[in-house]
Amino acid sequence: MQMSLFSDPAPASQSSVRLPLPDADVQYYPRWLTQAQATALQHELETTLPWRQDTVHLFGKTMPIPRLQSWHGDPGCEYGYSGMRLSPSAWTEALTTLRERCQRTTGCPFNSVLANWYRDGADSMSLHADDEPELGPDPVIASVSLGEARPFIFKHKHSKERITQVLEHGSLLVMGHGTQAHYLHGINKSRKLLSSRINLTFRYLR
Ligand SMILES: O=C(O)CCC(=O)C(=O)O
Ligand SMILES: [Fe+2]
Repeated sequence: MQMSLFSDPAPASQSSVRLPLPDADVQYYPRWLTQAQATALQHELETTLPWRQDTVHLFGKTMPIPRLQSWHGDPGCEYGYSGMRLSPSAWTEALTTLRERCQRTTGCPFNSVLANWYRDGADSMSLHADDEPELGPDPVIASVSLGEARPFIFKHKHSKERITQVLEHGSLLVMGHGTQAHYLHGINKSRKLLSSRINLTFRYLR
């Protein structure tokens, strides 16, 4: 992995486009990693992270969430949802390298990352905003995508307008100021036969 991350002859591109989202600053870097770097990282993360099948409690039933997850961060960065508190696993070398690159691109610090593994088209994430109080009032979240390109949906909380951006292999999406306050976001299921996708959202927890 380190070979491909640091000695890939084809340079990655730091150019970005601003998505046409009223009330939010969202930047998309389509070739933030080279294809070789992204492929090597995807394999490395699939085979080395301590993936968990977490559950949610809905309507009195315990249900598996439709994807695998792994939570990493500095000591004390607890992750909570649905009444659960998860202590962070340690940073791996690959996650540390990516964290540094995200910090360089955005100019923002990150002390934790949620890894999601969408195994196929049946895996998904329902519309939500990352607006937990520990993220602060207006967080910047850096989202790295590896593997199968999936449509990422933004839905404006008031106008209900939807905008979709396909998140490609090796891309970075920076959800900046206004995004969590004004939009929900998520990944729909697909009936198509899709291969594996990994997404990493780097966050700063207070
Ligand atoms: O998989 C994605 O692109 C989004 C993940 C996400 O929204 C999250 O982890 O909060
Ligand atoms: Fe999210």
